[in-house]
Amino acid sequence: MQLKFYKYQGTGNDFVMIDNRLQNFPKENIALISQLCDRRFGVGGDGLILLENDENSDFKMVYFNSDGNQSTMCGNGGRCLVAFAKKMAVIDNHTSFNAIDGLHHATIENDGTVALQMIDVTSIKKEKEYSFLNTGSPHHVQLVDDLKNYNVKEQGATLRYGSLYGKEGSNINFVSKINENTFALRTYERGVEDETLACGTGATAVAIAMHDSGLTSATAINISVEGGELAVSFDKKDNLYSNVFLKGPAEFVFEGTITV
Ligand SMILES: N[C@@H](CCC[C@H](N)C(=O)O)C(=O)O
Repeated sequence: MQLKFYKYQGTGNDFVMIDNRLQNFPKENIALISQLCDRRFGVGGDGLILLENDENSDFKMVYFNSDGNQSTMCGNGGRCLVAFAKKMAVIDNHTSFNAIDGLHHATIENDGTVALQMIDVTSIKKEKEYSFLNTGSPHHVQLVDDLKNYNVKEQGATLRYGSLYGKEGSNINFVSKINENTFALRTYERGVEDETLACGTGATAVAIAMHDSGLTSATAINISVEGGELAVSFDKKDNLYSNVFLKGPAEFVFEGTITV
């Protein structure tokens, strides 16, 4: 069977999008998904996302990492899926959709920028060397010197597979402070098992962890990633980070047909 795919990217975090409202994509086929995400043997992407029907919202997001396995929330993927849903005429500029971590609200601005509401954060593990929190996906956040020359792949893999996170693993974020409301970030992504050019749940985790650690008092924070610029804003009251928004570009790249 032939199916259309659409390639999107948000700050260089790239995804293969498929409209699966007719349920004709074989989503249990891990080898197929990982082959479609392969940059040499397939379309290429950090993940594959299905747009599906949902009973209680505009659509459902089903996310797979490039290793072919279904995973937890993807912030940049969610933003790209909103742009894709508009292209498929499922939504206009405002939407609510369901993902694995619950209901998300999002808005597409006039310049195509997508602002996506992320889950509230109530629990942050704070250690001397790092913070750990869940922003829809699990994130280790660690400040490092000389981020530019840091070996993200090697150090990220060591932490991701180390005793801290066990079988489930974690995404690993290495950070440096640029100024009061700007941080630079490089992320090792679980399920891609490499550094990606950006990670939306990671950028969200970094903004909240930096605020929680007292490294900034700003509640609107710019996160400079390898593939561009993301912005994270939130409200903080007592131990609750709410009204959390991740904002940035979400762009169509190309489309084509695959045989499944
Ligand atoms: N690229 C993502 C995160 C995707 C999920 C992650 N790899 C995991 O399995 O935890 C983002 O933009 O948030």
